Amino acid sequence: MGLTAVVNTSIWFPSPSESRHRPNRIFCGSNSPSSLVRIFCGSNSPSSLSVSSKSNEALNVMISGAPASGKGTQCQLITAKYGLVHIAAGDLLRAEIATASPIGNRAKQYMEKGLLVPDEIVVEMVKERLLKPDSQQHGWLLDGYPRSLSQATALNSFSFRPHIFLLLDVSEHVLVDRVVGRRLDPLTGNIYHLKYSPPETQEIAARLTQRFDDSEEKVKLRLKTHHQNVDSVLSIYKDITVKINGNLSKDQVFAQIDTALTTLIHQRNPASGSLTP
Ligand SMILES: Nc1ncnc2c1ncn2[C@@H]1O[C@H](COP(=O)(O)OP(=O)(O)O)[C@@H](O)[C@H]1O
Repeated sequence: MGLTAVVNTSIWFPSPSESRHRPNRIFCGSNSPSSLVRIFCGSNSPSSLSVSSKSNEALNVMISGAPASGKGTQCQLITAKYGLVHIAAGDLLRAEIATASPIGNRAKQYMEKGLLVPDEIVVEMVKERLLKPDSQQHGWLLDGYPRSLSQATALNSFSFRPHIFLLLDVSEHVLVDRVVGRRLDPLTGNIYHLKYSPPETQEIAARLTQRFDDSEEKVKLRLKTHHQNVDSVLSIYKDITVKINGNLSKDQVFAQIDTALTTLIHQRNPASGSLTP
């Protein structure tokens, strides 16, 4: 592990164009910190700095958790209230699969086995989506990425750092029960559960679809992959991680997330309380 230096400074993530020309560098200002977070600079020699993120950046959030831990459901509630751009690695992959491209066909082979799709496919997909103007302007809500240390390191090398890492903690038996009952409305994107969150009308019920990897057998493979990688990712974000009890109802889970995000926003913008001044 590299040198650990505690430096009171503010930090400014360079704009996408600057990131492209100066990879692996983060510009440090000298304003007094409003809140301290520990981050790693660069990708090879992690020298952790304890810095404050400049409050005029848009809010950047990561949400993580085991398969069917509720990430997608909570992301719908978070984006509705905070206006962040929801970027879900799984959705990006399924969209690629829908194009029947060679990359999509290759990705599906891994997804059907509950394995992580290779970094050379996922990292580029997520990076390109993060670089789009809407993500930069409104802030991003990154869902289901990173799922490995190499993916987290890649994100750092592009100078993308979250202000908070939300970890949905759900018991394994709850996860399996959720997966087998999960259904998706292809028209609205809404997520339902046949037992816990049934469709409002027969019309919706008739058009619901089930993901090809949402079977009891496949979710156990996905859970195995999750357990093999989760600790290495958590180690990178341990100083900004907020653990959420995901076993509760949808609204009770969101109440915890809402409190965490509101608290963070007020810490960064005590006066205005807005996402950015
Ligand atoms: N960051 C990622 N890296 C590699 N593969 C991924 C990643 N995110 C999703 N996948 C693939 O897509 C599948 C579905 O992921 P996702 O839609 O996030 O559902 P869940 O959160 O329920 O696992 C995963 O099982 C994995 O095969």
